[in-house]
Amino acid sequence: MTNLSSAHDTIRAVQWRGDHLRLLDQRLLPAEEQWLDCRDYVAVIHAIKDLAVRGAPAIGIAAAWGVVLAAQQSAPMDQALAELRAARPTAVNLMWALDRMKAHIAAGADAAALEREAQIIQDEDLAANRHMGELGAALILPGSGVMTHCNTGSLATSGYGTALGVIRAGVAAGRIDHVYAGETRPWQQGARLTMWELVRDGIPAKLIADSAASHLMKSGAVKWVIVGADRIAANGDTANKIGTYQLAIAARHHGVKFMVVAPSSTVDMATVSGDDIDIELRDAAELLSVAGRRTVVEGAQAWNPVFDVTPASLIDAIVTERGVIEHPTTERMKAVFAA
Ligand SMILES: CSC[C@H]1O[C@H](OP(=O)(O)O)[C@H](O)[C@@H]1O
Repeated sequence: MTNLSSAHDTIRAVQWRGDHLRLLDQRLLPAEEQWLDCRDYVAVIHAIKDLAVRGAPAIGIAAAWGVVLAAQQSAPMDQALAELRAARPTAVNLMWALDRMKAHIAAGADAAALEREAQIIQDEDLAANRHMGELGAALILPGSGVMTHCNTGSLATSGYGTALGVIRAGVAAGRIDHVYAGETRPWQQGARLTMWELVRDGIPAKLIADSAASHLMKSGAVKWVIVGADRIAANGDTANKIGTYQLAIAARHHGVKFMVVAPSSTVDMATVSGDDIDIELRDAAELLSVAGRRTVVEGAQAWNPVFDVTPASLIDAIVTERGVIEHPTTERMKAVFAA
């Protein structure tokens, strides 16, 4: 029996405390639930860079609070905005949130006004997740099995989640009866974070190896692959956690539908296609070890892109809080997100 009632029952990983930002340190989950207190904007930058806080919406929200800390402490604002913006390159939510805060600064907002704006950004994200949950769940036929990739839940957002929000809503509505979560090498967001969220909610779920995904789809056990996004280009091409693209290829081959769930803060109409999205390359050490223990021979090298781009042609639906874009094209994206 699930024990999920509403977004208020899910985790709040990003908590503003008036003069500091409290973050649930996602590097330590599920073994430890430790909180990180960021007392200036530089600490927020480190938390984003080091994935103490991660997930496209969550890093945008954290950066917005970083701007509030900079304003409260009279830090040089142009420098703070530029350094926060450079923390990670792929998730456009970071730039979106900072541009929104910058516009308020240009309009003369003081620290108190910026604090109110950051709170609005965080509250809007939660409302969007709840609405997207309903819109996405409505696409899923009762009795369906689904699979998801990475972590797109409360840990990656203001609460409830994007793709995981659709899964929460689908389970609550009796439309989803089983969830498979991909472990999501190398950082294991699926194994460490999504399974933690699903078990806490009492949602029946099984972890699978990333390499088991095509075999699972071939079995007929899943009707949808449901994922999040870090940046959706104007033609619907979608950047998401590495491994998403091959899930989309396998899903199309096996007749499994592919759903992307993301708030409008993830849509970047200024980027024409996925070819123009900057894919973050992270330290090879993240691939050469597991849980901090090296697993590869000394001297070995690695290539560690942490996102990839799924072409719009492989996506059956993009679910946003402004509506569902089926079989996304530039024309259909513009109908919802006129530039
Ligand atoms: C709703 S989170 C969106 C997105 O962010 C994650 O990336 P990371 O864990 O590296 O911040 C992953 O790509 C999720 O799908």
